[in-house]
Amino acid sequence: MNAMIYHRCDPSDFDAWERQGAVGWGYESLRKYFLKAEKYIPRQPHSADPKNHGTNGMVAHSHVPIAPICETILQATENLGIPVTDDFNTCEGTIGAGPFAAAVDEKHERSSTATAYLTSDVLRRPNLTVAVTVMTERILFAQTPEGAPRAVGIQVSSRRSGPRFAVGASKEVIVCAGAIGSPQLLQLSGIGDSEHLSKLNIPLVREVPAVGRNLLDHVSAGALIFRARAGRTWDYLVQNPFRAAGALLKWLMFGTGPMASLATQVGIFVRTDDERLPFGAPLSVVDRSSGPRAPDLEMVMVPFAVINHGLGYPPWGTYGITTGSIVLKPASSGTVLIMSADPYEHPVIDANYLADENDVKMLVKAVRFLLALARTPPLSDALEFRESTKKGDMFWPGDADPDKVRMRRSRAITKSLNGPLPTIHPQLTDEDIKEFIRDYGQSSWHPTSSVRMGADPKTSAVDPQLRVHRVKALRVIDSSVFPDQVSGHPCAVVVAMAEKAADMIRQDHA
Ligand SMILES: Cc1cc2nc3c(=O)[nH]c(=O)nc-3n(C[C@H](O)[C@H](O)[C@H](O)COP(=O)(O)OP(=O)(O)OC[C@H]3O[C@@H](n4cnc5c(N)ncnc54)[C@H](O)[C@@H]3O)c2cc1C
Repeated sequence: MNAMIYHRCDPSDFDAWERQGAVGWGYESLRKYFLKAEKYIPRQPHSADPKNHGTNGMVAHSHVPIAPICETILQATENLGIPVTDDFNTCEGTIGAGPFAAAVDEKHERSSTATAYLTSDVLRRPNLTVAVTVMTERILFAQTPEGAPRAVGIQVSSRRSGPRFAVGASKEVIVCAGAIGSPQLLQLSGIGDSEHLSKLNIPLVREVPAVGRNLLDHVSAGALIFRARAGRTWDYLVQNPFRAAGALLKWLMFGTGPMASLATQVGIFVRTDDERLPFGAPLSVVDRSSGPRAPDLEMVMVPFAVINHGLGYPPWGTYGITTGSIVLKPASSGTVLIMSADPYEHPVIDANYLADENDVKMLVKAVRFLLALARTPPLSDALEFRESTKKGDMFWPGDADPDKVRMRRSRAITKSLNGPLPTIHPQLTDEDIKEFIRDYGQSSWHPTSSVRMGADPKTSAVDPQLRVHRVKALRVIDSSVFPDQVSGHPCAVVVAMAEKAADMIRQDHA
């Protein structure tokens, strides 16, 4: 359930975390853990300089082949003045355009945290039990002589009406249930906002109001699809079962071809205050980036048409590329709140997308940038634009030329040529784009910060040692503790954090 993009995000993200109270989590400190976790495998034609990467770690990643249309996209971005790079994962930061590195191993298969860390050797260790399809229902507490709650274990089950088991913890309990599951589990265990928990009759263990608050997700304008000329894209992987089977066979036998690649192949990281770039008429936005050299907007490129998150199919014989845009530092934040004391009931996830107008304006800029990029050679030569495309069509607003104006004749003018002059309307207004964003906007599936780290218990849930404030022997280590969103894709960051946390735990129990 992951697009396999391996991204360390921008170095200044972590320095910004440190400024927000996450002492010890700046880039210099995290960098060594990125390097420790990485096993970079150089592969041509795109390749990073191995000296910027770890090569002996657990998480394999590599550059994979990209579709020819994606190479064309990179040439167009270069023509717009955006630097092209083969490596987003250096100390220099991520501004620029380039192919994404993929979490792919030597066998050309996905390298996930499970395949990387839970190797057969590790699974054989006598001090490790991996329990799958098991639900952790709540954390169990005892009281210290000073009256503080201390985590002493967990209660688990494998179905709602099944037996419950208690698992004891001799040292501490470490929660890694993600940005949705961790706040849910803490609330079920009595850690959260006292008013909210009392409504659900959950006994309060410790008041930590930031649990379940500050949820941040990367909001996207939605898939913007451009029609492509025949033979330029990888739509055949979806449309032609014989060629798709051939591609699969090629990957199974040689580890090469389209199936060895990513779906989202190219990223473009920019700053919206870069006046050289075609963001359309000036719309003022607040600079929420992590620093003056960090991006605030990301655009991603897929070499085929993606309808309805890949659940739908474009009409036979239609070809396209799919583009997406991501507000890297959203101003809107939301909540993950349980609505029941039953662990099998889902919490309500409300990311509050687009609540802040700044996020909407950022996405309007992103859509205008993508429309301009599509009309930049040599990409424009590979695409096809039709003026007749209407709202609601899969190629709208991709077909709407942002620079053209349309003459709209009123009925009166048609009847009498002596009528008033026709009014001139821009073909695509900001309001049109906002309507598209509100209709098709979507998550980029990067929820974070719902148990955020910080120094102040009023605004954060865990301290910089990742311990829940004023609770003993309870740590949270996952994307929920990010003090703020990252300017990119979070997986590699979660792994580097876990490596650093492992050192902290080892030190605490030495
Ligand atoms: C479709 C999709 C594509 C993505 N693509 C990318 C990408 O290309 N690159 C990238 O960097 N990031 C990507 N992400 C985001 C990335 O996967 C997440 O940010 C990352 O997995 C977060 O790690 P985590 O450890 O915080 O949580 P998770 O990986 O979500 O792990 C939490 C685990 O806890 C389990 N759990 C939760 N509650 C309980 C409970 N009560 N009891 C027992 N188990 C529980 C969950 O089932 C889950 O297995 C993508 C996400 C999605 C959904």
